Amino acid sequence: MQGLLLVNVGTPATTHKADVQQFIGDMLSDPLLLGYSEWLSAFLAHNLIAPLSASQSKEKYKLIWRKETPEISPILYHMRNLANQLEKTKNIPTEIAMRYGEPSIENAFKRLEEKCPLMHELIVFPMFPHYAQSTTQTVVNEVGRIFYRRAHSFRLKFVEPFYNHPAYIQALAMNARPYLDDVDRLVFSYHSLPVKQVKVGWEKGKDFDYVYQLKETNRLFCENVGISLHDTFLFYSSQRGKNWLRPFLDKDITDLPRQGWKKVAAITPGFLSDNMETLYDVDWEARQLFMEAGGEKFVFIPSLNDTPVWVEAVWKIISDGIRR
Ligand SMILES: C=CC1=C(C)c2cc3[nH]c(cc4nc(cc5[nH]c(cc1n2)c(C)c5CCC(=O)O)C(CCC(=O)O)=C4C)c(C)c3C=C
Ligand SMILES: [Fe+2]
Repeated sequence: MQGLLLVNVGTPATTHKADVQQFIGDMLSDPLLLGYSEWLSAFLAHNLIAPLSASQSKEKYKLIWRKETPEISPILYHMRNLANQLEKTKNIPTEIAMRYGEPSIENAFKRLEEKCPLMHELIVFPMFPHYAQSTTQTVVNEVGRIFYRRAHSFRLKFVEPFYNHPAYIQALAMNARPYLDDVDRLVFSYHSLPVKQVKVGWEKGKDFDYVYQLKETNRLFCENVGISLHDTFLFYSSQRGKNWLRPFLDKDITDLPRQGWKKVAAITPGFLSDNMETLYDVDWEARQLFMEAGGEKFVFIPSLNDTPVWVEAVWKIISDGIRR
């Protein structure tokens, strides 16, 4: 029997400063993120960056946290729902895990083994359509590291980045269509990355080339919904330095109203579950900047989350990518 593990980046346990600081510290200790050596990353992350940035991040998390009882991080909420839908409709034992923090990969293995003692194969689905060393690569490495720490009676299969898979493109298009009426332009927003990291991927080839892959997604999406690429803009969010991919969403979006584009819809195809980077950076901050700069309408297109079309698409991507 097969099992399924959906893996994402992570999120703080609560919006309290200590939890946010712990999460940022754990995340930035990963040498694949900022590119420093292991000890320097951990030292800088826990002693400098996390303590300095936790207060500001905490306020952003408070704005986007879901108000259910108990209150919950949006990314966790949407991933749990997606896993439940997949388990129910596809009859496959499914768990979620985060690269940093909880639910951990190790505990997800344990839960799957308990749920399904006869599991012979675990399909690992990194929830990133586009390859990056700070997402896909670190998830694959960490799942492997945890797997080889003890004996298991199942094997692992990884789903590759699926930036051009027809089911992903179709799901994006179906999800976005209702939001595209009465806007002048479509804004694609993706997570920025250090240019140095992007260049390494580009040198390895298309399978590792973040910018090539996201531009392919944009092209195929436009083809599917019947709009011209020339009627779209590409921005990068969440940059943490000068030498990161640009134009920057939190700066350059203010140019659009001045150029005459006053009604836009914003889509974030790199994020499959809504989270701080979509709900704050795009739906909150970019909206505010755009409107203050003279914009008239800013339509935020939610992530695919646990929509039925995405549940079906995940299954199709898995079925096409994994020999059964
Ligand atoms: C496409 C997805 C993502 C890429 C690429 C990515 C790169 C990247 N991120 C950081 C630093 C931080 N990321 C944080 C949170 C966070 N990042 C992603 C996705 C990508 N990151 C997600 C889904 C989340 C979780 C958000 C949530 O809702 O909890 C954080 C913590 C939050 C904050 O303070 O901003 C940090 C820090 C780097 C350095 C990087 C590439 C080098
Ligand atoms: Fe991130």
